[in-house]
Amino acid sequence: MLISQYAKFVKPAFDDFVLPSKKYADVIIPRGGDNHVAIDLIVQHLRTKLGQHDLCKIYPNVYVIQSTFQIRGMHTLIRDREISKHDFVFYSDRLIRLVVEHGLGHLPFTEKQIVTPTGSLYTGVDFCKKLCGVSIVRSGESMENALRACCKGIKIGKILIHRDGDNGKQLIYEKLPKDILERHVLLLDPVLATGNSANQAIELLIQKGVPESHIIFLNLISAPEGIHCVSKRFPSLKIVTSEIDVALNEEFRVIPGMGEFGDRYFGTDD
Ligand SMILES: O=P(O)(O)OC[C@H]1O[C@H](OP(=O)(O)OP(=O)(O)O)[C@H](O)[C@@H]1O
Repeated sequence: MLISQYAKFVKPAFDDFVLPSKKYADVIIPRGGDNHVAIDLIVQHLRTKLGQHDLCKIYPNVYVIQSTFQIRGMHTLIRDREISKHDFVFYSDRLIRLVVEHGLGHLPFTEKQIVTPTGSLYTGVDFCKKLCGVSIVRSGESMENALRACCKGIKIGKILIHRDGDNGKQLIYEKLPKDILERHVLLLDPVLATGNSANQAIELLIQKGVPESHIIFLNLISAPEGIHCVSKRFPSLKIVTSEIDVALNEEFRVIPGMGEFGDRYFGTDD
């Protein structure tokens, strides 16, 4: 049976994945079984088939920085398991800086006029002043320097979410600017896998009064599953990433991915 014939049974999965990308409508689903099996099969298949452009069409608040050979080259290096720690940190930092700059481009601005040394009027813009960073400990801390380098004196809060056995991820610690609800928040974590950590962190920010549309989540590598999970729950939040990978494996690790970012960046994988 064709996936398109299953439309009426698998409405949610169909709306999310199939309608915007009709090219997958000829995926063959085995006959029989219950609808849940069919849904799982479709979603599983499409998650591995959807390209980043398809995902950006489905979720208009997802932005992938424009790829260049420099960016591909940096990804090739940081994903290589043979790279030295020094090079991993160096090229991660370069990529992080690009993602941070791109993310800042999504902040609101006000128009501003100045006079140039030639005495001419120049109409430009003024940066958004009310912002802060929030890093998800520990990998997110690797992105703080780039944010500080771009935004002088920026306040940076922290959230620690830890996996507790099989009980899922628990919020362990948070320290956020007191007036965070008045600020635009740049949420920092280089890896978006299942989306559980990000969702917990975003939920906390919203509880603190930050409007969903004032949050920009910056990361280096996203799995489609994570994009789906976060964007579906928080549709007006923006995600800025440098590449969307193929899928998660059975251990919920991003594939092809770059391994344990925190361990590689902070040198705790020896
Ligand atoms: O989307 P999720 O499935 O929640 O996974 C993503 C989380 O996993 C990684 O951190 P990790 O738990 O490895 O901790 P670390 O930052 O200390 O390395 C990453 O930095 C995210 O925080």
